[in-house]
Amino acid sequence: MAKSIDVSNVNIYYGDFKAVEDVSMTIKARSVTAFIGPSGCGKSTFLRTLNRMHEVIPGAHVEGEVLLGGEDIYAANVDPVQVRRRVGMVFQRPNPFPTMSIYDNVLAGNRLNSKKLKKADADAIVEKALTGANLWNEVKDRLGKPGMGLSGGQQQRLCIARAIAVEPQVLLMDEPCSALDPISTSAVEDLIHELKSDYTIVIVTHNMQQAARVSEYTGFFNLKAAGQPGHLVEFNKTTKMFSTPEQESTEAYISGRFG
Ligand SMILES: Nc1ncnc2c1ncn2[C@@H]1O[C@H](COP(=O)(O)OP(=O)(O)OP(=O)(O)O)[C@@H](O)[C@H]1O
Repeated sequence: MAKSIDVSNVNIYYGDFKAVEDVSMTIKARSVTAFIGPSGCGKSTFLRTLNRMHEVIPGAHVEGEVLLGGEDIYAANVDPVQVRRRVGMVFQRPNPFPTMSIYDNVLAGNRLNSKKLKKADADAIVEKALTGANLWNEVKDRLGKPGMGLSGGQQQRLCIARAIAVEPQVLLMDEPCSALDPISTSAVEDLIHELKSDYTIVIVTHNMQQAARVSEYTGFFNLKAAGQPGHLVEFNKTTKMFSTPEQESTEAYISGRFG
């Protein structure tokens, strides 16, 4: 079941370096939220705090509160591995497991969660996830073939199938189309559009047209100056952000005057 995320006063550090300062926002369930902003302003860093991936980096830590469906994911009794199961992630470069078949790639997460999966159940999960990722028709006759044998765009949809096979509550996507050609990009954008009826989707993108096409809400991050932490300048409905933004720097960025 898709869940909302409430972020309050989050600061994010790499060791002593504060990379992101004082971010608060509410990410609605069953919607697509895009993060935009110039390079280095902390979009990816912030995204990775939403499923506790940030703290995997030695010395990295997070202050503030992140609630997933009202529950504090940073509470002392919460297992980060469980959080990452509930909040899936798709990366910039498609990263199917190189030695695994298409079928096994889709099931990789499920197999980590429960060792014994009946063949019929496994088949059903694979078909559902690949159908959900708009890939089933292209691969149904070669499920036993290596995932790496697919095109880049197909590999990215395979990674999305792998992420949704475990039925996460939120799907984070870090520039999921930046390594893809325009046709594959369009396929992934169509998919994002379809997935939002079941999932809460958060996407980092450098492509403002993409943010405008796929998202309902947009957060604009910026840096006050080089070496300063990134911060959230404006969070608004995407239609408003791209027509009448509240902040001057949002308008400047969106109209291509900087960044
Ligand atoms: N592993 C790391 N160790 C130390 N500093 C890091 C690390 N990763 C990122 N940073 C720093 O944190 C800040 C934010 O980086 P981040 O990658 O989140 O920005 P971004 O907005 O996603 O950039 P881009 O659009 O270029 O991907 C930058 O100053 C960056 O140098």
